[in-house]
Amino acid sequence: MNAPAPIVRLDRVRLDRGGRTILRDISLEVPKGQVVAVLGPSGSGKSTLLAALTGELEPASGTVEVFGRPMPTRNRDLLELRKGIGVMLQGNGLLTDLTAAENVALPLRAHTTLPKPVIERLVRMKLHAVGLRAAADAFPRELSGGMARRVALARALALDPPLMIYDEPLTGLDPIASGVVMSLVRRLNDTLGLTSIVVTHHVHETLPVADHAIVIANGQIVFSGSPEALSATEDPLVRQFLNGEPDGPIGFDAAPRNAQEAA
Ligand SMILES: Nc1ncnc2c1ncn2[C@@H]1O[C@H](COP(=O)(O)OP(=O)(O)OP(=O)(O)O)[C@@H](O)[C@H]1O
Repeated sequence: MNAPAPIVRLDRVRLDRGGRTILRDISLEVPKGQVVAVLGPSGSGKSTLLAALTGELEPASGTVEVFGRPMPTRNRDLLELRKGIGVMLQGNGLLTDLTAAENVALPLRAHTTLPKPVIERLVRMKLHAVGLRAAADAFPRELSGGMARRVALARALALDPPLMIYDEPLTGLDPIASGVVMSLVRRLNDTLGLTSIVVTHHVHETLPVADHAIVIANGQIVFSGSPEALSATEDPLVRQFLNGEPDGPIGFDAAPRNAQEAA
């Protein structure tokens, strides 16, 4: 029997922005059910990679497949595909004049014609899934940073997307809230049968819940393997990133320049 197609597949992808090569030779397969951590220093191109996964950025070369199909080029097909991808962006992006429940309802109102009582029930279910049913009527300013992040998570889940993408889900959270959010990411992935990609530079909080990790530096993938293999690696470039050292083989602000030179 053939193995099922991976949920995400990138084959020798090159990504350019503003006329510069940001990432090159990116090959990656994400099987259904996995939580994959995409790690790398600031400015290494993690958000650029995400833009390629949502079809926002077209590769300069190579192919991107999501849900076993090549990334569509027609706008309407692209919008359809994006309904299957729940994205939680850096920060919460919650609308401050709406309650938690109203924020979660937004995608359901925008993308479905479901009647109001059904939407209200779905919203309650999503808030329950992130442990915040009691906070439905609270405004974002009344929530802690971690709670607000969980509301954003419930909103990203609103349309039951099979693929979840998290862009720096832990920014600004303390260690306890970070732990809560990351274990929620794992639990939702498993209980709802999702596949998750977590882009972050928070290595130590993310690795414990990941099945697979890749590290991006100097414009390419410099590590791909299990979290255990990542922790054990002696590759000086990867170790520099893991240990947060400013000096070493990763030119922290020179990554795109190097990438272009090497392209
Ligand atoms: N729209 C754009 N046009 C030109 N260059 C861009 C654009 N967006 C990002 N870049 C450049 O691409 C490089 C990678 O940026 P990207 O935001 O993908 O990195 P990142 O790893 O997500 O960083 P961070 O962790 O700080 O968010 C940077 O040098 C950035 O200046």
